[in-house]
Parts: sequence; structure tokens; C-alpha cells
Amino acid sequence: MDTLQRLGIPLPIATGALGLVVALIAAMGLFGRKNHMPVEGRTVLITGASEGMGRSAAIQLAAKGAHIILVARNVGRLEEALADVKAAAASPSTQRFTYISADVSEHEYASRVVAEAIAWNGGRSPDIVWCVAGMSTPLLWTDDGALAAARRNMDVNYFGSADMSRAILREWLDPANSTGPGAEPKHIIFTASVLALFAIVGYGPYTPSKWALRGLADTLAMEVNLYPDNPVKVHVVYPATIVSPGLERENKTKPAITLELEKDDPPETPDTVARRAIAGLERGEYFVALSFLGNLMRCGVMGGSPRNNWVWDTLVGWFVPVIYFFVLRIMNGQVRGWTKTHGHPSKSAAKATYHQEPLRGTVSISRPGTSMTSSVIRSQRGRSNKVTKPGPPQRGRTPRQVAAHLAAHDDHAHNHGLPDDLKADPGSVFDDVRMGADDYAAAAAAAAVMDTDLTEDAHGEAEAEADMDDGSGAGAPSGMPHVDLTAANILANGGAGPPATAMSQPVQEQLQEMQQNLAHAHQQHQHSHQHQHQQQHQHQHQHQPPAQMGASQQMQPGHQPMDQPMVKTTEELARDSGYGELNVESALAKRLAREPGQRLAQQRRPEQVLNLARRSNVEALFAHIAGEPARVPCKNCHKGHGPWTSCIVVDGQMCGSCANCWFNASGARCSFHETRNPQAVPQHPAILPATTAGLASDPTYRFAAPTHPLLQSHGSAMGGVAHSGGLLINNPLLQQMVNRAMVEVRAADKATRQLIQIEIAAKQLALHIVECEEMVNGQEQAGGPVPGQQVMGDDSGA
Ligand SMILES: NC(=O)C1=CN([C@@H]2O[C@H](COP(=O)(O)OP(=O)(O)OC[C@H]3O[C@@H](n4cnc5c(N)ncnc54)[C@H](OP(=O)(O)O)[C@@H]3O)[C@@H](O)[C@H]2O)C=CC1
Ligand SMILES: CCCCCCCCCCCCCCCC(=O)[C@@H](N)CO
Repeated sequence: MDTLQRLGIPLPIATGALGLVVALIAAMGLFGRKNHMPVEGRTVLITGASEGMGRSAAIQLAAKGAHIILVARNVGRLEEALADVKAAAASPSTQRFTYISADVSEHEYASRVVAEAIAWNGGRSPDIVWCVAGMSTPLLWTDDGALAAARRNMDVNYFGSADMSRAILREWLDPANSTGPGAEPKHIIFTASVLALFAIVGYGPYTPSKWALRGLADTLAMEVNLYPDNPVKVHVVYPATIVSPGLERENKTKPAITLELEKDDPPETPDTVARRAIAGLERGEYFVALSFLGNLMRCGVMGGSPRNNWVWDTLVGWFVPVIYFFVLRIMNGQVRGWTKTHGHPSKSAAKATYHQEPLRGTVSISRPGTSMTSSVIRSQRGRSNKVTKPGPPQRGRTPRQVAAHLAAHDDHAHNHGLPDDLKADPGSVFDDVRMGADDYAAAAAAAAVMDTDLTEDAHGEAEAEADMDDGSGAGAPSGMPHVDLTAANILANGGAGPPATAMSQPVQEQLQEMQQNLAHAHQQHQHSHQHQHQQQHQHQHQHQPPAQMGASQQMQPGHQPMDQPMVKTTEELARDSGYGELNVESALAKRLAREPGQRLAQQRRPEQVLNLARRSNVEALFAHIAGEPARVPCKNCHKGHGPWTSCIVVDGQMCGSCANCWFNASGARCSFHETRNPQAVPQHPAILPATTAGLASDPTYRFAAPTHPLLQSHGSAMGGVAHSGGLLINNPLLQQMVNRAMVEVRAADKATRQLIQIEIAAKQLALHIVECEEMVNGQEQAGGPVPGQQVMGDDSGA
């Protein structure tokens, strides 16, 4: 009192101020923490519960004592998730769990699902329904396919949840199911995204579907007040970036600028996101944001929506525009800057990517790594970053070519689980993007059969039946042997070939054995090859994937690289690698195109058609051909991800990522970002082409590199011992590669399509080695320069 009087503050004002503070604290929920969503003994139905956040939520709610009904399409993954959920149960003897397979994008799927859930639950409807199932197809709005993608996103994200909410509300709000106003309320929970609070470029097809959920939720939050005897609470959860299988999928179509803008948004694991969401629901929040930033965004858009806390949300809401003033300036600056440095955004890149989405779901999938319990790990294991897809009709292989290829490999369809309905009617897979053309559908279906990436990614926009009962058996990509042809690459254009006499004994033996194996394999598959050759002759002038190159072109005399002029630019080598008709648009691509190429691009899955309509993918291809092998492969390459067989970097380019990770994903997930140190392999000068071994760090030299490495004579860096023998084959890296190839060739199942891949790839390796040997021998006899050795001193790089 004394103090107040001395300060001259009248008592009523002081009391008022104190009251306000108490009210504020109370309003902030610091007193009396009640659990507004108890789940113990209650039944929770979760859509999208087999993976990502939905799965984590199911596990956590099971641990809190809930009975759980999981909903998703793929039965195999539902069963895995169910096992994980069961394992997490607080009281395994009393809690019950089940799953229902359903596609939430199917018209009025929800009434069936709710009916099945009620039947399973002894005639009682679930008490809590959480709509998590969702997808995202980020594209620029003017990209091809963006509108179809938008419809698909709307069907899954909005209508999938809208339908479910309606089906369950018709149960809950039925007068026959009145519980009285005092009863524990039911909960309908929608899952939106922070993008429904703050939109950024590149999510045009997705963001509106999540904003739509807000509109519906606001409507329902008012509408449920019509039914006081049937208390229902509505909620919307707003996650930011979740490191989930879904994120990995969406990153395949994500524009580079989008990746750039969201890279500072800290990604969270599905477990963390689910935990925070559940905590918010237990606090009784209507809009549940999961982070500080998310809460700022939430408070920035409240409009006429119910507040979690009127005082707090309003105060924060006043402040948020100040942040946005700066955030928008910065972001728009970034966007403008992007075009300045990268040029006009490619408009065509997306077409291929989106139209393939529904297709992916129609091939059976296999899931390696099923023992992993973390969905994050699972996603990394089970779904690669590989971004190879059947091309659109106009680019790469035409539909007819692919269909022809399928005909040539008819047996593969049987071996690789193309669903019967798809075999019978391939066109059906395109129903939901309204792709009429039979040949394209058939072709794309054919490509899907050949494409193990698609197989493993099949989960995408699936027709549930197609995915079902697939287990995790045949075609498991991580188990699929493939020969790393890095050595062949190097030998093809950048290194020296050893005479057989100089080979170390084990390698020699291995090579012999390999040749025998290959000869054997070749006999076995001669028939199909002949067939294939016929097909290919018809399309020889078109873009061919490298596999066919290996099988046909390279085996024809006169087409061998060695017969061609020795100095090849990156662009020429790209063509030699089987990539025709490239749009060289970006500055980086233009520059790399002119540089001397160092290797052929060898695809891990030779039959796949890469989307080279996307400009950054052309950059990746060129970088792969022109760059240097990383000292240690990035994690993705190490795991066998990415389109090409080796981890290649170009100093100071592609934001430090490797070429594989730059492809389609613009390097977002390249582990080189962790080390910021994607170094090439100067410790292996023998296998590095002369032009780059010494001068990699000096771009001017690289541009000026005068001759093909194979033609250059040896330099001081080789210590003058530039003897052809042992130069390469004693190199441990090369030995390791050959060893690995041998192991993989041995392990291959000869009856499968995978053998053909291996056969082709390994033959290329053998071809390159033999060709280099022959050339080295020939040149030595003629007193010519020895390949793989350097003209210029290379003190600078090694
Ligand atoms: N990942 C992210 O960065 C963000 C995601 N979100 C949203 O959060 C939610 C969860 O995302 P995330 O953890 O990434 O999930 P995932 O994409 O990893 O998993 C999606 C789940 O939904 C199921 N699903 C997908 N499509 C359908 C369909 N048509 N019918 C039935 N089930 C389907 C999937 O199973 P199956 O394929 O077998 O059907 C799977 O169980 C989604 O709504 C997403 O939009 C929000 C913000 C960020
Ligand atoms: C006051 C506000 C400050 C604003 C800062 C903005 C920072 C940008 C965050 C962008 C995050 C994008 C997450 C996308 C999540 C998602 O839904 C997709 N992955 C689709 O699945």
C-alpha cells in the first residue's frame, strides 16, 4: 500500500491491474490443467494411420489406453502399423485394435468405413475420429499437370476428410445417439498444414485443400452447437514439415524455390508432431499449432475462427503483422532472386511427374526394412530418393516405345506383380487424371512394371487393391543387386585401361569369372535380346535409356566410344549415355554442356526414363558427367539412391549437393549439406581424368581443357612411372568396385528381369575394361601417349 501511495497509483487501478494479470494467467491455461480429450477406454479411428504422423498418433494413443482403428489403403503397411500399435498398448489384454483398408478419395467411402467401425466396436461408433490421410503434390501453378494435381489433392485432403466428418457426424448427432450435454464430447479432428495459415510458392495444388479444411472446420464448430445433447468438439491440427514417407514423395515434384523457402522450417519427426498434436488436443485447443512459429502463424489468421485463448491469441495476433512485414519482404526477395539466378522457371518439368502419380499406386509394392519401427527410418529405407519415372509422351521414350519394350519383356510383367486388372486394362490407372490415350497408359504401365522405383513407391496414389497382400518379397529394391559401374564410367572416358598382365591376381580371376558368368547369362537371354534389338532399331534415333545403349548400340562395331573423336563434351557424352533431345536452359547446364565430359552416365536402373524436362535435372545429368567423384559418397548415393551409379559433385555448384541428389530434389536431402564438404577424390589421381585431377578447383582450366583425357600423356604427378600396367587396376577403389560387381553378379537370380540389368551393366564394365586394355596396348606399340596420365602438372589438386 505504502508503495502504491508513494507511486501515486490509486488502489482501484492497482486491484484492476492485478485482476487482469490473474485473468490473463488463467486465460493462458496455467491453472487447472484438465485433459479435454481423455482416450482411455475410448475408440479412436484414424485415417492415414499406416505411416507418418497418423501412425505415430495411433501408437501414442494406444499407449494412453485407446482402442484404435487404423484406416489407409495399403494392407501390408496397415498390418505393420497395427503390430506397432498393439505393441504400444497400455493394457494389451483389454485394448482392441483393427484396421480398415479404404481410399479416402473414393466417393462416399466413409459411410462404409464408419459402418465397419461400428460393427467392430460392438455397435458403438468411435468416440474420436482423426482425419490424417493426406498427400501433397507441390508444383508451380503454371506447371503441366498442376490442375489435375490440385483436384487429386482436393479429393484426398479435403473430400477425404469432409466425407469422413460427415459420415461420423451423422452418427454422433443422430437423436438416437444423444448422450446429454454433460457427457464426454466426441472429437472430430482434421489435419491441415501451416500452409493453411501462411502460403508459399509451389504448393498451389495442395494449400487450398488444407485451407478448405479450415473453412469446413469453422462451419462445423458452429454447426455442432445445434446439438447440445450430442456434444462434439471440432479441431484442426496444423503441422509444419514432417519427415515422413509423404515428405519424401512430395519432394519429388517440389519446385526448387519451394525447397529453398521451406528449408529453414525445422523438420520434425512424425512422433514429435503427433505428441504435440495430442498435447494440444488434450489442452482443448480448436486450432492446434505444433511449434512457436506455427502458433505465430495461427494467431495471424484467426479471423472469425474460435480462439483457443481469446486474450493471448488476440495479443499475439496484433503482433504478427509486424513479423509478416519483414517475412514477406524477405521471401519475395528470395523468390525474385531465384529467377534472377536460375532463369525463367521451367514450365514443363511437372507434367511427367504428376501424371505418373496415380500410376505409381497401381503396381504392387514391396517394403524392405519392415523390421524398422521408426517410420522415419522406414521411409529412408523403403523409399529411395530415386526420382525416375516413366516419361511423358512427348519426351524421352514414347509410350509406344515403352509398350514395345514391355512386349519384348513380356515375362517381366508376370515376374513383377503387375496387378491383373492393370494387365487387362492399363488405361484404368489413369482414370483419375483423365488420361484417355490407351497407348500412353499402356506404355506408362509398362514402364511401371520395369521400374522398381515405381514399384517401391507404388504406395503413392494407390488403388488399394493393387497394393494389398504384397508382403515384402519380390522386387525389394534394396535387395536388388545392381552393379556399380563407376569404374566403367571412369574407364569409358576418363581413365586408363590396364593390360591384363598388370592386373592383380584376384581381380584378374574375378574378371575371368565375371566374363564366364556373363557369357552364360548372355546365352540365357539371347532370345529376348534379339527381340529387344529389333524393337530398338525402330527407335534408335529416339531417346534411349542407357540400358538399351549398353545392350545394343555399344555392342555394335562402329558405335563404340573409342571409334569416335576422343574429345567429348559433357553434352556429347550425355547423348552417348542415351539421353537425347536435352533442353539446355539454365546457365549451369549451358556451362557444363561445353565442358569436357568425364564419364558416361550409368543409371542404376537402366530401364528407367528420367524426367529431363526439368531444367535442374539436366543440370544434374551434366554435373554427373562433368563433375568429380566425391571423396566419400553422400548418404543417399551410399544407400543406392539417385538415378546414377556414382556420387559426383561439381565444385561450388548445386548448393553443394551431388548430382544424384540434385536430380528432382534439388539437393535438399544430400548429406553433403551436413558436412558442407562434398570433396572430390584427389587421392585417386590415377582414376581421375587428367583434366580434372589437377585443375578441378580452377574453372578456367576446366573450360579450356584441350584434349580428351585418354589422349593425354602422363605428367609429373604420376611420378614418371606412368606405366600403363597397374595404373588403374591396382587402385583399391577400382578393385573394390569390381569386387562388388562380382559379388552382385554372383548373387543375382538369373531368372528375373534384374539379371538383365546386371548383365547389361556388367557387360559394359567388361567392355570398357577390354577396350581400354586394347587401346593402351595399341598405343604403347605405336609409341603413343598413355591414357589416364597427365600432361599438366597437377600439384594444385592432388
Ligand atoms: N509431411 C509433411 O511435411 C506434412 C504433412 N501434413 C499433413 O499431415 C498428414 C500426415 O502427413 P505425413 O505424416 O507426411 O503422412 P504420409 O504421407 O507419410 O502418410 C500418409 C498416410 O495416409 C495414407 N493415405 C494416403 N493417401 C490415402 C488415401 N487416398 N486413402 C487412404 N489413406 C491414404 C497413407 O497410407 P496408404 O498410402 O496405404 O493409403 C499413409 O498411412 C497429411 O494430411 C499431410 O497432408 C501437413 C504438414 C506437413
Ligand atoms: C509469423 C510467421 C513467420 C513465417 C515464417 C515462414 C517460414 C516458412 C515456412 C514454410 C513451411 C512449409 C511447411 C510445409 C508443410 C507441408 O504442409 C508440406 N510439406 C506439404 O505436405
